[in-house]
Amino acid sequence: MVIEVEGLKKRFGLNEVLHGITFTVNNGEIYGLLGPNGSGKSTTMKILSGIIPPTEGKVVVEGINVAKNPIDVKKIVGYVPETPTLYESLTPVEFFSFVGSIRRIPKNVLQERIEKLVNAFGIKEYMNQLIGTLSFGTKQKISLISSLLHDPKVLILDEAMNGLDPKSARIFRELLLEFKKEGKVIVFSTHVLALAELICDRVGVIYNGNIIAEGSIDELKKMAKEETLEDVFLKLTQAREEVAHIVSALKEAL
Ligand SMILES: Nc1ncnc2c1ncn2[C@@H]1O[C@H](COP(=O)(O)OP(=O)(O)OP(=O)(O)O)[C@@H](O)[C@H]1O
Repeated sequence: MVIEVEGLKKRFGLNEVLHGITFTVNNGEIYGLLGPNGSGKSTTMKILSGIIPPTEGKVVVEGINVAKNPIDVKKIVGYVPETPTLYESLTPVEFFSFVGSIRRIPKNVLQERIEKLVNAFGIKEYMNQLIGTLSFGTKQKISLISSLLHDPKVLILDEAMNGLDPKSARIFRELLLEFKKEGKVIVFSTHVLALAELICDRVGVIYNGNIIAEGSIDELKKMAKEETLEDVFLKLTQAREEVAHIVSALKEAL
């Protein structure tokens, strides 16, 4: 197994937001983290990527303990944050070359990867424009490309398809399936349940800092006795009655 998370807790000050998360991800698997806003997906993903330390629990990525060796973890992980964090006053060309030098990627290899990915996402025309002047979707593509430049074994993607147009989203989806074939490991969070249904081998449903259900989408549907992933999700996160209540109150008010 490539990712092993056991009893993961995270506190910010006195506020515990992860209460003992446990899951594993195997070679060649795409694992989806689904959960309502504020449930702890991004926090979990930041810990897996070595960006923030866990408070308690064991988190091992490809044999590396993230609490002890966050720098080594960063070498094998490609992390895409929920909101792109880029240098607005650099051009994409400058930014990629900066990432390449930090990652110590040989120049010719870097050049080849940049060219392939930039062409795939159709952003060649923006390569010499300041990042600060680019659209949200184009920035997201730059963030995605920069996370792939060191050819990471593990990809941690936090709502990474946000803002991508349908063509780019399809290209990225196909790319992820290729990565999976190569044996890479992908942890993926999304609120787009149809997307999770298309690409995830297994999903973990996270709610208030706990994984409350885990399995393939079919297993979850069977377990929850529901036909669609949306119904499974709403049932598990106890939102269905609330949604019905809010909708009927809205109808009365309008
Ligand atoms: N740096 C921080 N300091 C204090 N609290 C934080 C910090 N980062 C996250 N939190 C809190 O941790 C909880 C989980 O947040 P997190 O961003 O992990 O949720 P999420 O599931 O990714 O939500 P969303 O779907 O809205 O992106 C929230 O209550 C959030 O306010």
